[in-house]
Amino acid sequence: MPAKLSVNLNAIAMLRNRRDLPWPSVAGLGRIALEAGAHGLTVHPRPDERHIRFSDLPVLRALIDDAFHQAEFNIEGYPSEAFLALVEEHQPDQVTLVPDDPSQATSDHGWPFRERLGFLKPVVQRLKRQGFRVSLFCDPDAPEDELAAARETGADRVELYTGPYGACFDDSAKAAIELEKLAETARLAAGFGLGVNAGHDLTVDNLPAIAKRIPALAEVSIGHGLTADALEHGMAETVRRFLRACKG
Ligand SMILES: CC(=O)[C@@H](O)[C@H](O)COP(=O)(O)O
Ligand SMILES: NCC(=O)COP(=O)(O)O
Repeated sequence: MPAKLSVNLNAIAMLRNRRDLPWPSVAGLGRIALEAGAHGLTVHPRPDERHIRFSDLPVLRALIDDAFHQAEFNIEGYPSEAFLALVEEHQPDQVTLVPDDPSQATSDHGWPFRERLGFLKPVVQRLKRQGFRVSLFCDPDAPEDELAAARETGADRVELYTGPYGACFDDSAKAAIELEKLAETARLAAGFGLGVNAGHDLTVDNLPAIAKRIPALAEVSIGHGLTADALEHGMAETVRRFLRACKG
């Protein structure tokens, strides 16, 4: 089965936040994406609300609950107490824990699982007790013992950080090397019984190769590249383009 497509709405929110006006509408674009066949919506609310605002979360949860029951809501972020409270209030289907410092411009690395096991394990257990699927952001070249530690947290999945792969958009030889790292990490993760998601700087051009090389990929979450594509093609057509790309 092709990887599911979760549309990350952070970049739409960033455009909206340029003015004190409600457009482009985050929920409106989310609705168009779901109507066009996207399998879910992703948000990464940061503590300064520079992209997604906390007030977007109930609206997006209601959109899925009211009209798109099969779709999933994925909330990503650093598991501070404030983030965990947001998650518990807005009941996503999946929580993706990311080791971002609040001052980071965007996510740029996965968890050091072994080093942070003592921190992650109780957080994962707290989330799992409430029925959320938990995914952990993972370096593209995480070695076996790191994935063993990811498994020890009790998480269901890892999300492979595909930034270095995405950065090779103009160098196919380097992209092939990055893709092999991702494929090996996915293989190790699967060996520990972890599901595998992927995200960061994926595009309609680089998605087919990763979908083909890692057929077990469960989900991709895509925001920046997908939003850029939607400016050209419109959100509905962009979602159809990315769904085709997910087939490899
Ligand atoms: C974990 C990850 O890679 C995404 O959540 C990414 O960080 C998107 O967030 P921004 O759109 O805020 O960069
Ligand atoms: N989890 C990755 C994500 O949601 C989207 O990241 P990007 O496509 O905006 O780089």
